[in-house]
Amino acid sequence: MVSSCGRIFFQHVVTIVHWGLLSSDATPALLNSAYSHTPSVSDGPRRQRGVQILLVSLPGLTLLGFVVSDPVSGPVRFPSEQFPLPGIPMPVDGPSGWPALLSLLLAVAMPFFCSAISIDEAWNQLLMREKMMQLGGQLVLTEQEELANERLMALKKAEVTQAMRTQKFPPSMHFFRAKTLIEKSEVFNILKKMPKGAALHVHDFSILSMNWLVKNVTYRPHCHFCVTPSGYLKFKFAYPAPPTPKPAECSEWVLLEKYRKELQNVTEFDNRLLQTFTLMTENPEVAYANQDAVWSKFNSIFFTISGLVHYAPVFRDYVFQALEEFYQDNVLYLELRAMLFPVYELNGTVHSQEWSVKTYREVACMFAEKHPGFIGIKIIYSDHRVKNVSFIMKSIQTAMTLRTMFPRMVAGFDLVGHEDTGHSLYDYREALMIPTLHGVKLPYFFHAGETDWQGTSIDRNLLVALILNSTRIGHGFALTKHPAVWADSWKKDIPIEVCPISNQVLKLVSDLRNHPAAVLMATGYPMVISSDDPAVFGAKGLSYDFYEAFMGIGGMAADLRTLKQLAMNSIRFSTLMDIDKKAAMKTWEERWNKFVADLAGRPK
Ligand SMILES: O=c1[nH]cnc2c1ncn2[C@@H]1O[C@H](CO)[C@@H](O)[C@H]1O
Repeated sequence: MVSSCGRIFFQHVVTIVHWGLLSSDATPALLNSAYSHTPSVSDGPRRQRGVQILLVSLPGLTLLGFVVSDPVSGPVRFPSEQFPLPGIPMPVDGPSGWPALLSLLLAVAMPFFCSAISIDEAWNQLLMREKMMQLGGQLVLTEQEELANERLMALKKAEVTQAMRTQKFPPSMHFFRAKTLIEKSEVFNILKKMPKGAALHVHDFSILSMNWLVKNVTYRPHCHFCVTPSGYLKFKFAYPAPPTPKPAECSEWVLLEKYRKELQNVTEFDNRLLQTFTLMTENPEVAYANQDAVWSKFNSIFFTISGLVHYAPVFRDYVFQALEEFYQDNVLYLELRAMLFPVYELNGTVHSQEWSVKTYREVACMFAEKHPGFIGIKIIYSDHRVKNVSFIMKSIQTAMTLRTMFPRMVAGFDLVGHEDTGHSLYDYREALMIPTLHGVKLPYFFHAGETDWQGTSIDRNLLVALILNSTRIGHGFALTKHPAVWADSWKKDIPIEVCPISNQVLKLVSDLRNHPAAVLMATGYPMVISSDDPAVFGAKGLSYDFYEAFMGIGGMAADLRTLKQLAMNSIRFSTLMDIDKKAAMKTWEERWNKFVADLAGRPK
């Protein structure tokens, strides 16, 4: 005990000599040094404010002294202003020489003249400051929200306590095993009812439960399938039957209706189909030994379902049903990464990309008419990052044309696919600069930093995303490894789209308590939660990802404020026009108030 006090004393005296008094802005400074090993304090004038902490150790006695020059944590300002970002050396302007010695003497003498405050008070003040920093920490809850928060946090505490006892905590387990446990959670049931705002990071054909494809789409007439030499299924609707493929490409087409009639066990066949359409498996660690293995199956799913979802009647129904699934999950608006592959008719006619955008618009309008409060959808036109730069140049042209034709439907451009095995954004720089060179505005929404490989050209996609002013960053999983990008993107208010389940299933992180967004959430970095490809992961809407973010990433520190901020962020960082954003926020607020009233009214 005495020796640890001695150590603390030594550490703090050294700190005091070197820096003078620690101000209330010391936490960021400490965090800062933890990251960069460069001791730092925040800017000069701000050191004058707040609580000055003196820690003094005398034999057998450790005292904390505080000088309050201003009430703790005044109004919190722009986040990157209140929180010096890691790795950015701050001016070294602490006292030295005589002033430092004076500080030291003051530090020793202070506790005898000032009223010392207890460890508990110091602890509470630190806690309070961290609460203010975290995502949503600056929100002031209404009385009813406070009540609702109490109910929610009591349930959360009970579930976490139970998990600590049983050592079975869904966010620390693989989602495929955690799913049934999550569905039993009371917190999850509340999250399902919560108005979550918008889904800003989802991919075109992985947003509707795959069961619908199996049970509805593959039972439609004229559905054929063939098997590629590598064993992948391919589908095509055609009448009359489609021409036989080249043997190197696929087997002969088989009419599914006829095939099912000859089967002994259709249920088993349908279950196998479902397995082909998702990544779900009982033993994911064995099935997917590494990231390449899981991406290989992931890509095969998009390849396989392509012929189903791009059949015109299915395309329309798919979009409608997907919106229904999100609406049921209390999501009112979506921005879809869409590749706009050709949609075909039964007779083989193929539609243009404009047709697809128009159809998205039509279906969304039709859906909105039947679903009160639904706001709509937008498209982020996306191409695949395996393509070489000349193809991407064409896609950029297409994106510019589509955005000119449908300014309210096409939000911008992105590049999708496995980042590690694709081209870096830097490789594409020539293509990505085209809009600027032509004086055309084409907003970017880059997937960037969806990698574990620090310091590679792929990891540096984050730099390019920032330089090219990406409106939002898809995943940004590696952001905390790039302090300069982190600082600047925060200043520019560029949010990251965090997709917890996707990151776990695609093997970037296994225990979601260790997701890098935990740090970003604790410091209040702008973010939204999304589900990426819920249907492929066996999830639905946004609730499962909200559960993982709320329980796992945010831990016990996350409360109703966090959830409210995340929901509001999803509208704030959407690409809706200001007037539509206001309307969306109003609709969301009405629903939020109702949700809060219900939650507050629950029996204790
Ligand atoms: O998390 C992701 N990162 C990068 N690409 C993705 C992710 N999820 C899906 N896709 C890609 O999006 C296309 C369908 O729109 C598919 O090519 C799929 O690989």
